[in-house]
Amino acid sequence: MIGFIGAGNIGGAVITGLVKNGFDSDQIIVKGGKSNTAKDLQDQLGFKMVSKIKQMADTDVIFIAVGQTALDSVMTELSSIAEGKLVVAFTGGATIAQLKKKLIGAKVAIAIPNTPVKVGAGFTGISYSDVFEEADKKKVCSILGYTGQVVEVPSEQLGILGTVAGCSPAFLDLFIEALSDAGVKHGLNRQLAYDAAIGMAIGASKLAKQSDLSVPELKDEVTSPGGSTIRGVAALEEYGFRNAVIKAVDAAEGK
Ligand SMILES: NC(=O)C1=CN([C@@H]2O[C@H](COP(=O)(O)OP(=O)(O)OC[C@H]3O[C@@H](n4cnc5c(N)ncnc54)[C@H](OP(=O)(O)O)[C@@H]3O)[C@@H](O)[C@H]2O)C=CC1
Ligand SMILES: O=C(O)[C@@H]1CCC=N1
Repeated sequence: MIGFIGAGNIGGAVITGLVKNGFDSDQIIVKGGKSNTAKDLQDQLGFKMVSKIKQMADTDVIFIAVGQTALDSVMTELSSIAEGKLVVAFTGGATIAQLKKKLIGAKVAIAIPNTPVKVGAGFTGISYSDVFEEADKKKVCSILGYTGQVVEVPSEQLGILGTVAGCSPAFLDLFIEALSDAGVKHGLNRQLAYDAAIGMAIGASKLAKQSDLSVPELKDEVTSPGGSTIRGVAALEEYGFRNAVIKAVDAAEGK
C-alpha cells in the first residue's frame, strides 16, 4: 500500500497520473486536508481515504504533498507510524535534514514532480537520504515511474532542477497563451490559435527529444535565410526573451 498526505495540485496530479496509467487505486490511501479537494478526487479515481495519518500504518511508502506551513504538524502526526517506511516529500524548500530529524526510523527523500505527471508525461527530480538502498530507490521509482521520468540528483541540485522542470510548466503555459493572443491579434479564432500553439509545443518538444540534432540546430532548421522566422527570433532577442527566461528562473530560485 502507498499513502498520500495531501491531494492538492501536485498530490492530486501524481495520484491521477498513477491511477490513469495503471496503478491500482485500491493500493492508494489518501489523507486530505480541510476542503473537499481530496474527496472530489476520490469520487473520480476510487482510492481509499482516512481522516488521520496514523490510519496509514499499513503503507510502506508515504508521499507528503502539503506545503511548508502544514509540513511540521504533518510530520509530528506521521512520526508515530514512520518507522521502517519510505517517506518522500514533495514540499518545496523542505530539506532531508528537516525530515530526518522528525521522522526517526523512516528513510526519507525529497522529490519535485511537475504537473505533467497527471498525464504520465512528468519529470520528477528526486534526492534520497544516505540510508536509502538501491532496492528502496527502485521501489519509489517503480511507483513514480507510472507518472513519467524520475531522475536522481544530489540534494544541492534539487532546487534548481525543481525550478527548471517544476515551475516551468507555468512559464510554458504563459508562452502558449501569449502565442495564442498573437494569433488572435492577427485574425485566428481563439480555439484554432490554442490548438496551433499547443500542437506546436508538443511536436517541437517531441522532435527535440527524438532528434539527433541539438536544440539550437533544430532552431536553425526553421530559420530560412531571409525568411520570416529569423525576423521573429531577432524580435524575441530584442525584447529580451532569453534574459526574461533566465530572470524568471533566478526569481523562482529567490535570487
Ligand atoms: N504545484 C506544483 O506544480 C508543485 C508543488 N510542489 C510543492 O508541493 C507542495 C504543495 O503544493 P500544491 O499541491 O501546489 O499546493 P495545494 O495547496 O494545491 O495542495 C496542498 C494540499 O495539502 C492539503 N493539506 C494541508 N494540510 C493537510 C493535512 N494536515 N493533512 C492532509 N492534507 C493537508 C491541502 O488540503 P485542503 O486545501 O483541503 O486543506 C491541499 O489540498 C508545496 O510545497 C509546493 O512547493 C512541488 C512540485 C510541484
Ligand atoms: O510554485 C511552487 O512553489 C511549486 C514548486 C514547483 C512548482 N510549484
